[in-house]
Amino acid sequence: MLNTVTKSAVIGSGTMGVGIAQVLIHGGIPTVLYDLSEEQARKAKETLIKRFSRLVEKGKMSEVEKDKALGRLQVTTDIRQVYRVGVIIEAVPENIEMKQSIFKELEENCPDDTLFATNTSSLSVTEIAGVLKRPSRLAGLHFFNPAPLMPLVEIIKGTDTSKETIHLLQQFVTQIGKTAVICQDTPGFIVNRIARPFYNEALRIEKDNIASVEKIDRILKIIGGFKMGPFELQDLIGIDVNFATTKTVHNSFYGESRFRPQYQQERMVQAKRLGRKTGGGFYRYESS
Ligand SMILES: NC(=O)c1ccc[n+]([C@@H]2O[C@H](COP(=O)([O-])OP(=O)(O)OC[C@H]3O[C@@H](n4cnc5c(N)ncnc54)[C@H](O)[C@@H]3O)[C@@H](O)[C@H]2O)c1
Repeated sequence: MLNTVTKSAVIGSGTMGVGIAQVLIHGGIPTVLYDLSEEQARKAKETLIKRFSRLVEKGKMSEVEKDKALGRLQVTTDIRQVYRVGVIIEAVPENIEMKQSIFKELEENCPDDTLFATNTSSLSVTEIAGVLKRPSRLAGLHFFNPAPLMPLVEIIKGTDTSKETIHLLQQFVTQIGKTAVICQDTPGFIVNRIARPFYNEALRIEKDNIASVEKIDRILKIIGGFKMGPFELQDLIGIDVNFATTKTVHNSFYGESRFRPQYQQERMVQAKRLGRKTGGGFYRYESS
């Protein structure tokens, strides 16, 4: 098996898939970005062209570098285009059956040494890999949002993930200029587990009328040194995405009360106040 990845693929061109593809092509790796939806694939390509053009405008890269990066991108709705690459990163919605069926199909069609990675935030990597004949080739590769800006990537070792898979993914993460942390397949891994009380306690404080949304965010930024407060961050991530992660972590810990979700989030999801993507969540957003 090669020690450096010469070609990669990303499955799913939504929020995370586009960001991950940007990191990869910027990092010099030719990448196939696949989506089921023609519309999503078209939007993804436009987004990447815009993002690289903005980097040129800001003086962060030259026109030649931009063209080279975009030259490494292949956007497709033909799944067969991803079969011959070194690493495939799946970034489709947080649905276990969907992820399992994608990896089953990939296993039937890819060479034995292709590495499989899932960007799941909270599902069990072991359970995703459980449908494979060779689960040793699959690990979690958890990028954070926005992927181009966030330096950390969690590499998650499922029960049957081989040492070689982890080692090669570690090299891959270094190759694309990110910092890897290896963690075991436990609910929420490291970052999302630590983040649950961050959101939940903020929601409790607000519910108990101790402080407003704005005040809690302000205090955590000024005193805690966080770049964003817990409510701003929920609006960025999506209240629905955040709520789903909290529910999964809570269930995975067999209902441990410290991870219990808060009903305000559920009401907001029901009202479709999902944060930035719907123009309003804990705050209002003019442009959406
Ligand atoms: N949004 C975040 O902040 C964040 C952060 C870290 C990890 N994640 C995880 O990353 C994954 C993707 O999340 P997202 O927010 O990018 O989702 P998203 O809804 O923005 O994008 C999902 C994309 O997958 C496509 N898709 C659906 N079914 C498909 C299939 N069978 N084959 C190919 N493409 C398919 C959709 O058309 C869509 O473009 C999830 O597992 C999520 O938990 C999300």
